[in-house]
Amino acid sequence: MDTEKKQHVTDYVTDFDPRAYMDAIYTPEKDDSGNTALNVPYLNNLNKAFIEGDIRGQRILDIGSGPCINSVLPAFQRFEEIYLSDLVPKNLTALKNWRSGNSANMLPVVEYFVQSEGITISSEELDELLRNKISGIFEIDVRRRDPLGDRQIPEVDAIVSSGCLESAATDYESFSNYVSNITPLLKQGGKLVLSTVLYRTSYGVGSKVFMTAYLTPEYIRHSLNLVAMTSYTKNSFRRRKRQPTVRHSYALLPKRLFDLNGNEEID
Ligand SMILES: C[S@@+](CC[C@H](N)C(=O)[O-])C[C@H]1O[C@@H](n2cnc3c(N)ncnc32)[C@H](O)[C@@H]1O
Repeated sequence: MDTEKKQHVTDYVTDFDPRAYMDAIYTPEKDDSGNTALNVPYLNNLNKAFIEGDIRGQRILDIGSGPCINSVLPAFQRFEEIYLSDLVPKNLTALKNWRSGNSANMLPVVEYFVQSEGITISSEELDELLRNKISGIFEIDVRRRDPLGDRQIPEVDAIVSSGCLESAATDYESFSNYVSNITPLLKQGGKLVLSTVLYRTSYGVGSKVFMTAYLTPEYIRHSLNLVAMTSYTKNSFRRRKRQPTVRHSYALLPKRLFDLNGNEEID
């Protein structure tokens, strides 16, 4: 039947359906004992990256948040100002509804996080705490050299981005360019946490299939090295120092490279 056919799409603004995405990622799975529960392994890996990389500070920017808050859950005790951003207006609306307390649709993943990380406050309290820390929700396009356009925000202590750069990119080269586009938003010594899908060229959301850039751990490391080198060169030129400092440092989730589907280290 036609309705069952998957449709390949390329335009996030017209084709990304926040509700279908939430349904896809927040669908409980049955475990061995027949109980149903959410299974969001990458969230545990992300939390691990925040702990191991000692990612903390005043401000954090989540790039390509989608309609959800997964990526900033590990930031709830570590940052005072949390910024969410995405290309798709419908995602921004979903996030704003949640922030204003008009939607409880993030609770399943907050609950998952509270349980899996043994957090001592309730899901409702954590949800509220997080909502109170959201300092901005705005449009971003990682394909632009200046991803925020005219919007000005202070440089951030950390950027987190899950599944966004490879969604926006068509290949390794564009992925690498987008890494260079976003890193100037970091302050000196700021950290970038990437949660990235490896070895895939597409993912499905409801009846739609979105293409992603095919990435390997080597590609990712290489693009990060390029950014570090570029900023080294820029700094040495601008400051004319003999021993310039590299402007950004990285705590890359796949520095300890975890497979997205499990906890196994693949480095
Ligand atoms: C796979 S979803 C990831 C959503 C969320 N971060 C998560 O972990 O579930 C990819 C997200 O990237 C966003 N995106 C795609 N192209 C983008 C672009 N050029 N600039 C910024 N965000 C983009 C999409 O709108 C979508 O929300």
